Amino acid sequence: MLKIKNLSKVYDGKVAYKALSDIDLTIEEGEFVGIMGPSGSGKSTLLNMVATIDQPTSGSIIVDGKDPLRMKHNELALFRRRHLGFVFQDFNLLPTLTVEENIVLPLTLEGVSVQVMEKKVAAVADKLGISAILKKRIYEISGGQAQRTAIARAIIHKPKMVLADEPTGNLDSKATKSAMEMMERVNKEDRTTMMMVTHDPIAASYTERVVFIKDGKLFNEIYRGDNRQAFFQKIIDVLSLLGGDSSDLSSIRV
Ligand SMILES: Nc1ncnc2c1ncn2[C@@H]1O[C@H](COP(=O)(O)OP(=O)(O)OP(=O)(O)O)[C@@H](O)[C@H]1O
Repeated sequence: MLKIKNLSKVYDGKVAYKALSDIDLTIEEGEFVGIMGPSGSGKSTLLNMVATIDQPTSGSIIVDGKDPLRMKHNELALFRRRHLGFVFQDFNLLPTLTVEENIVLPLTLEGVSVQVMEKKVAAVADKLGISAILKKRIYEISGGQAQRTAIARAIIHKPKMVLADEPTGNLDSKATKSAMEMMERVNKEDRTTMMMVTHDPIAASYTERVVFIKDGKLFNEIYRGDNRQAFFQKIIDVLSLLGGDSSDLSSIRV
């Protein structure tokens, strides 16, 4: 689903800064992969390039057999809208619209009929346990409900891949668990490929594989296997091996 080869990113400026160097990463269709690493290690830079929001300095990114770097502006916008779904730390929902109106936004851009939209909203809301709050406005719901709404919006058009940047960063541990269970469910039931940047080892323990980045380079990767608790422990072990500043471990909630 995703093939990254020899990817490097240099930010120009008074002093050029190499944020990523020679990254090779393949994510299979239906896989759920977490990206972790100390602050400033290049996680968001990597995600932004896969999201086609930013461009690499060298190397290639192939998403679902297509090369977004070769696309023209309009084609790229369409590609992003149809094939990718996004979940952000701050939810990026429109506060004065209802939950339902927020969820259907990607479909209104595609000109889908109201009937079809209603069916799709009902199905996705049921999956994410937010059917009862569809008519509420965003300012009337909790952070956990907001993130589940954002996940619903990210998947309503059945994207090939969901990209999540620190999706549990603003959630307490109960809401984190619930949001991650939903992400896991979408990944398993719809076989949606997922790539999630996170600092939170609890959130990361819901993925199938965690790739660690340090100083813009791949550092290590570990697989979950059957036991989430043991995976969580392994994640903590690699994080402490990785170092970084203490704030990187301060988000750990056991
Ligand atoms: N637009 C930019 N211009 C210049 N340097 C940048 C830019 N964006 C990021 N950087 C630098 O590139 C490095 C990697 O940044 P990035 O945001 O990818 O790290 P990160 O691992 O996501 O960090 P965090 O966990 O703190 O979000 C950092 O040193 C950062 O200062």
